[in-house]
Amino acid sequence: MASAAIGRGIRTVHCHGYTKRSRDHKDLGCVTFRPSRKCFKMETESSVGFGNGFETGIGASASQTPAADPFLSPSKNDSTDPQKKSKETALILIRHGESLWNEKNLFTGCVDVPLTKKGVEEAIEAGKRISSIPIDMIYTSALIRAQMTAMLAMSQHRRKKVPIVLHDESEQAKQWSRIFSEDTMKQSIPVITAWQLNERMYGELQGLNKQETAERYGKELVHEWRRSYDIPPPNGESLEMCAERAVAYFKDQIEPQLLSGKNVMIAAHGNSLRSIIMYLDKLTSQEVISLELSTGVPMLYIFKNGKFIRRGSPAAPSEVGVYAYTKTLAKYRQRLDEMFE
Ligand SMILES: O=C(O)[C@@H](CO)OP(=O)(O)O
Repeated sequence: MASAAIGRGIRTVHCHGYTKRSRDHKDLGCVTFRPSRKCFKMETESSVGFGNGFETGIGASASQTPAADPFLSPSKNDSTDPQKKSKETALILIRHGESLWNEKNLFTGCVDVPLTKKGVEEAIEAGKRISSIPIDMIYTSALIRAQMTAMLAMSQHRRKKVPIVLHDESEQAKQWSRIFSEDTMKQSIPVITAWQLNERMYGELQGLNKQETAERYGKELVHEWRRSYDIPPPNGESLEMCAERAVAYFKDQIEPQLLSGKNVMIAAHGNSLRSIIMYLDKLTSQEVISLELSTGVPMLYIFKNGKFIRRGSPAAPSEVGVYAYTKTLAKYRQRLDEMFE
């Protein structure tokens, strides 16, 4: 699972599901769905969000905002009282499992490559680790390796809700993917795909072998292309450029969901997630260059009082410790135990 050490004198150090590299060998440590006949006429006039029946809540009135999983509500009465809405929400970040180009050691960037068998297994393993954490919405990049990872991980979730990819690429795509049962909607999780969460565009390095490129252009320069903050690879994006779109998307689209009480999972990529973690953990541009993410290891954050608190990776044997951090998570797991065991 450990990321490959890149460059001379650099080693990787796992740190709560992600790895910090150090040159000096020191550890751096809803639904507004209306089941009326009109609905079958593809009613859209009041829809806010995706128009597929799922509503994201962004820009919607309180009544349009879908409730988070009622499993989290202490009682039925409480769940209808917005004042008593859970004040903390979970944010899971997961880098996709190993891809066929990770295996071949090729620069991948925005090339859309699927997972290897090992990557599939990593995604399933990741799913086991987060199987008792509430998830109300899923965001993935537009790339298949992140989408496969999200779906495989969700196949392990104990709540057994069905992740459903929203299609908003055209009005027809929206309408043709509508769901006409409120009950079915309640047992579904919207999956939103966003190009803004894609891997950093690697320009003219895409498809080149990482080792051969280092031999050809020199390790120093290739390391600069790969891990400096603001130096882009030829005709590609620097981490800074990647952060501009990924963090903007996180702030505009995902943070409001967390604020409104939804538990969110993001399946994305090494560099789009590094930039989001830079924002969450308030890392400097110096600190982020030594941050490495392993494939298929989920990281948990708790969003509370407008702050993101990193809770590491919910992996055994420390799993108990992760759940012990918040009563809400412990309660959710207990309800799953009661319901499904
Ligand atoms: O090739 C890529 O797209 C990325 C992630 O695998 O490479 P790097 O390790 O340089 O971030």
